[in-house]
Amino acid sequence: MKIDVVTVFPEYLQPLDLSLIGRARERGMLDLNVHDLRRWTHDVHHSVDGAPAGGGAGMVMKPQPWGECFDELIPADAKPRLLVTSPAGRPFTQALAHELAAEPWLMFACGRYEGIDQRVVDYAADRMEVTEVSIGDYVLFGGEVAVLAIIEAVTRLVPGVLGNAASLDDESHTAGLLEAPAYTRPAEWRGYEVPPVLLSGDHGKVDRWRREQALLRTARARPDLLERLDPGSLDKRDRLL
Ligand SMILES: Nc1ncccc1[N+](=O)[O-]
Repeated sequence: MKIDVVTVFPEYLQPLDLSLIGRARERGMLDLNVHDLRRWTHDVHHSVDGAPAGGGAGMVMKPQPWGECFDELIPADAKPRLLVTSPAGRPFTQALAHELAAEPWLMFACGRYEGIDQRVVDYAADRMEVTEVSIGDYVLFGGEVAVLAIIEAVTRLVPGVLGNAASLDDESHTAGLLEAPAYTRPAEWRGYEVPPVLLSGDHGKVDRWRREQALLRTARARPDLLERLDPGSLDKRDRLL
């Protein structure tokens, strides 16, 4: 998978050099490059913003650097899917993560200030698929933190990036439920015990217990997820809970 990130704070994306994503890049599984938008400015101050048309507080990212950035990074015969991170975007979900993990080339435009001149998004949408995406209903200083979250959620779904693929099976939001609570050694810690069923060696009982805990946890923390659950996926024992 090829990923390009365009930002005025490339150092914000340094965490992508670490851990599993860093290793996947070294192994050539991810062709990930971070670009400083100021590379496409020509004034002495490398300015990337301007006062909002129509007045108002703050500054808006001007279109010229973005246009020249697209000219250089995007050839005529291949187009990325462009993700613009913004509080006004489509909510980012595990389903969208899976959708993006199937794309051969993603490009992320990190907005700052009051956002990017709308003409950049309109211009791009006339040439490639553009999705404005949000990681939550709150306002950050810019899109870089959202890009880190999205890249992490997407790349861990790319075959080979996450060492033990099995850990993708029962995690939260995979089957529409939150995952069951996890425990490890010791069996008793400061008076708190590991639920005995998990030490029973009876995998059928363990699976059942985890399923019940996932349903109970989801009902407590995210009843909205239960409402969206396909009724066909609940067996008669689930319904007794
Ligand atoms: N929530 C956000 N605030 C600012 C920029 C981007 C954002 N987002 O969620 O992608």
